[in-house]
Amino acid sequence: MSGVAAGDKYVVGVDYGTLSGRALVVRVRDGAELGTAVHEYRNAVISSALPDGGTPLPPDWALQDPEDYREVLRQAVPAAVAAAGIDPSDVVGIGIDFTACTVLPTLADGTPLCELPELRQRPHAWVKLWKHHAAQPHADRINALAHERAEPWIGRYGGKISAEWQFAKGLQILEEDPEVYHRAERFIEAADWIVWQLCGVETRNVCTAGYKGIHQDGSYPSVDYLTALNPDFGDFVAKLDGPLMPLAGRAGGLTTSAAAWTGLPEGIAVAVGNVDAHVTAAAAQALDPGRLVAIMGTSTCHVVNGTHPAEVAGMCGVVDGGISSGAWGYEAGQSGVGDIFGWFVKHAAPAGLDSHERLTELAAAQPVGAHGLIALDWWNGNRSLLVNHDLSGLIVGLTLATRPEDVYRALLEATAYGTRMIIEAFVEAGVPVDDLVVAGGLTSNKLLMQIYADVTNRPLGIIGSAQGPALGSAIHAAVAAGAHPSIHAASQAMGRVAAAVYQPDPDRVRAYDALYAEYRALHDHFGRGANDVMLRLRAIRNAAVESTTSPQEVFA
Ligand SMILES: Nc1ncnc2c1ncn2[C@@H]1O[C@H](COP(=O)(O)OP(=O)(O)O)[C@@H](O)[C@H]1O
Ligand SMILES: O=C(CO)[C@@H](O)[C@@H](O)COP(=O)(O)O
Repeated sequence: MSGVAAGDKYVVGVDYGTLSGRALVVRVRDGAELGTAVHEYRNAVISSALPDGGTPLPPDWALQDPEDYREVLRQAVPAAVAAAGIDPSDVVGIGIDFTACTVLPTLADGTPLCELPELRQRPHAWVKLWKHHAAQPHADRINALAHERAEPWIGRYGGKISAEWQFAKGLQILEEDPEVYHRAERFIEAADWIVWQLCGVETRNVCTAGYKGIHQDGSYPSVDYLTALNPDFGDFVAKLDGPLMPLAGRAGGLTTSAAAWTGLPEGIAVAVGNVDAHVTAAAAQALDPGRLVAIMGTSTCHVVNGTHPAEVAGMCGVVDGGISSGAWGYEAGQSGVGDIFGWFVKHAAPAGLDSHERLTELAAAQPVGAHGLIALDWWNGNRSLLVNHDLSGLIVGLTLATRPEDVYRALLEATAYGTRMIIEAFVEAGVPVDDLVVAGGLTSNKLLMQIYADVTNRPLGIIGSAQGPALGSAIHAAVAAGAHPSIHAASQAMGRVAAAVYQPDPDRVRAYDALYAEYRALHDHFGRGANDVMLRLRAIRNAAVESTTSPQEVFA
């Protein structure tokens, strides 16, 4: 096929998303994308009951099946290579990225506990997906104790560890199913687990270890702190600890069995695991300080390199080498973005208007502020800056004249205000954000992109690939394979961006400044303690659900 020439070498990037895994075949020389294939996870997100009609799950649970991840290697990788029309023997490396913090308990040899027959129906033995939010009470205790003891690491996480991160999930397992906790010889990010499956070597990438595993300045939280949380939690770090590897490093060579799954040559470089958000910065040629990448899909992650460590209130974390070696990588995020728009289309828009395209078209016709609404974008909790997954959504200003497209537009705008809160927190803490590059599925919505440029008052570029994370993984694989000397060189040769595609419009910027002030006021009122109605409602809901004896009764 076109693009395939004698002497060219290729790499494969595999992007593990929330619902599917995508493989992409990329030419090392210039980053040309030659073939791709997607495999949808059979068990998708497990949130109401374990597969095979099993154990019901409480609210806020989100699990996955590790076999779905292996299946991506067996299905999507060979299909992408076939689609590319290349000779598999010309592939020199494979790299992966994953959602994070998606974690699983395993035996010492990497066997997931949920694959042991005796633990198959135990929810805590399964993979906890990043958006498993049932560990909020554990996160609250982790944070309170960290502040009480003035733990040195808490400032690196904006003052709060998220319920999504490793320690909250680990503590939940210990306290709700101690037998599963004690059977777990390893507790590992899915990113590192799938790399282990590929090369037979257990490694830990500095990115997830830093952002999700509280690894700072060479160490994890102390045993003393952990036992103060729970006397049996002191061994948690021993389950996490593994050889820490820099991003774009070579974790090992492809094993015989992984070569058989993928159809790729045995022994080729397997890159160290990475996170779907962070890996995208290289694909968007955004490794220089000041260029913030927003990876916008079901959720949004914001990553930006900085020159020094700063404490930014409410951000996810700052990690040395967390985006690329030699820089301090910052991460912040919004746990629900496209998911909120999707919720509206699916559950609230009437027939005939129930498509993103139609609602966007109608919403685009209105001037800024004409719908009279402000929404708080916390349908999936608030990751940054409030770090509380018990917060929920809100719409103010509804009247009998409100139409579906008004609400849809208010939801788009709410997520843009949430991003502006994050940018302002960075800037106030001395981390410059000069411009934005957006990657991910939401780049297709032009109205949304323009709203982001206007609300943030910054030029907004678009990554030049529809598969940003998979391209980023391929770029890291090329470095791990020695085909490019550094991630910066590989990013320049293989990444793509169209800079400043959307420019802020001064009139709309002014109009949005006024609305943003209202958003901020609501944000602080409902999110910073003036009115904890959302938290009380969540507690009432949880008590009501827990008091029922079966899931059927909940919906009766
Ligand atoms: N035209 C659109 N406008 C706004 N949101 C959209 C549009 N199309 C899809 N979405 C939302 O985008 C999300 C999917 O984004 P995508 O980047 O494909 O997924 P992921 O984050 O899982 O990689 C869904 O939550 C969906 O509701
Ligand atoms: O939390 C992170 C990264 O830290 C993401 O993996 C998580 O939000 C999932 O991202 P997606 O919405 O699936 O792109």
